[in-house]
Amino acid sequence: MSIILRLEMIKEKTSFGEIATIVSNAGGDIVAIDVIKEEKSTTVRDISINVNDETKQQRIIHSLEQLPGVTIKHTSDRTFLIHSGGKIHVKSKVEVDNREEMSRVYTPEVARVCEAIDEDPDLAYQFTIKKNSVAVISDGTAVLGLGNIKPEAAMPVMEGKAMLFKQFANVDAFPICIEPQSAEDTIKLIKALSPSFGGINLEDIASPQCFDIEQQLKKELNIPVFHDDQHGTAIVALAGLLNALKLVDKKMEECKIVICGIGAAGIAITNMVLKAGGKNVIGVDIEGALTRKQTYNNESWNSIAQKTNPHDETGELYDVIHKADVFIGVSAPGILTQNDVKQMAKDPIVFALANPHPEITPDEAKPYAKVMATGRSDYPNQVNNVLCFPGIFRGALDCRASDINEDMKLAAAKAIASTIDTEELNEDYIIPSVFNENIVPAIRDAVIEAAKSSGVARKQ
Ligand SMILES: NC(=O)c1ccc[n+]([C@@H]2O[C@H](COP(=O)([O-])OP(=O)(O)OC[C@H]3O[C@@H](n4cnc5c(N)ncnc54)[C@H](O)[C@@H]3O)[C@@H](O)[C@H]2O)c1
Ligand SMILES: O=C(O)C[C@H](O)C(=O)O
Ligand SMILES: [Mg+2]
Repeated sequence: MSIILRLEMIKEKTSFGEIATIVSNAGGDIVAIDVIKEEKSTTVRDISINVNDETKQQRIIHSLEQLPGVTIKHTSDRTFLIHSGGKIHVKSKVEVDNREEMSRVYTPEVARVCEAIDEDPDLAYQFTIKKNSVAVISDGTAVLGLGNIKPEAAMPVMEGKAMLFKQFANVDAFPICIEPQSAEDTIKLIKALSPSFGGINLEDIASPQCFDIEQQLKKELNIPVFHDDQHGTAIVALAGLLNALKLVDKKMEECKIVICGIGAAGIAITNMVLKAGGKNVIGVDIEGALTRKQTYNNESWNSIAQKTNPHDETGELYDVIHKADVFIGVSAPGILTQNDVKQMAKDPIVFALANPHPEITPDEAKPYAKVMATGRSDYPNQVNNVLCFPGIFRGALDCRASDINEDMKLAAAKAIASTIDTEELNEDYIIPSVFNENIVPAIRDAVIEAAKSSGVARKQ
């Protein structure tokens, strides 16, 4: 967390050194000082402080309030400041300076464009933003690790996704947060919105409704529909896994791969790992290892159990982790122990992706795990769907794909993995940085190729 405190100090009563000591003793780091006003007896300064938890922040403020000669005029949190007024805006491509131009972009001339599109709706791709636009739609029911929050409260995440779409792939994305309702009504609503957009990115919608919503929309719409939390996560996780396996010199087909948490992300990861050649994949959830010998109340589990766990292993995570080459967790904090990692095969690969607290911390796992990845940005190898969604939609929009299908997802995962050369590959570098400029073009090109060869590209 970063805060900025505006302090008024009476020069005679206090020195900046005292303030710095108080901040440091309370656990904060001063990262910037700006002089706002300097007078004979007083000085006003903005002090920017990095601090890693709320308690420390309160302690700093409290201690400074006690200091004679210091008044806190204003406190601001830099994260809130950056959100002030929202993070995005609409920018016009055309400037209108006179009546003649006005009548061209608006009534009456615009009517001719409307009529042309009415006659041939495909022209919407040529004469509207549809060609380059994606709706980022959430109902706020599974936002990050926060769970079900109000749609208004989901907006900062959706605005953030829209911002990243623009920055990394020049896609014009619109954040749309809707009231949670039945899956049927959400489908109806998104269907009704769809004519304006070239693609639909579903975000932070709880399982199991997210499966029906996505499947039904994919069937009914002729633009790509992609649930980022399922497929974006799975694509990036697979990219990391491909590189990690290269590093430890193991083949996907020969590995025992345990996937823990068979929810939105876990199901998508399992399907992608199977598609990428995984044979001995075992899904684990709160009822233990999923096996075809049992019938579950959860339909998705039955379906995953049918195509995984070829040796019908049973028991808890603790039992099936034995001799596993790979652990991928998208479940809950702290459920993988150091002892579990010790039981794994040689050179274990551990992806503990639960956010914000992973299944095992890198500090605990690292002495025994050969490769470790988390969903967090404060450790190496961050698996986050931002590595995928800008590039995959760039590719889908550019070839006017009617769908984002399995071939395109696999191509995206391989493209992400390939942005790290074999010589560069190491335990702390199996996932490229989101700021690597080669990522979006690599994903885009691979996705277009896959769309063409699988017959969903509508534009050469
Ligand atoms: N790193 C990333 O990019 C990324 C992306 C998506 C989700 N995630 C994280 O993955 C986790 C799951 O997300 P989701 O959207 O799939 O949620 P979800 O609710 O759809 O699925 C979670 C699954 O984990 C299971 N689970 C819970 N506790 C468990 C336990 N102790 N043992 C085994 N299984 C258990 C649940 O029963 C459920 O099936 C969250 O922590 C989320 O933050 C990370
Ligand atoms: O938004 C993110 O940072 C990742 C992912 O989409 C999530 O919901 O956690
Ligand atoms: Mg999400």
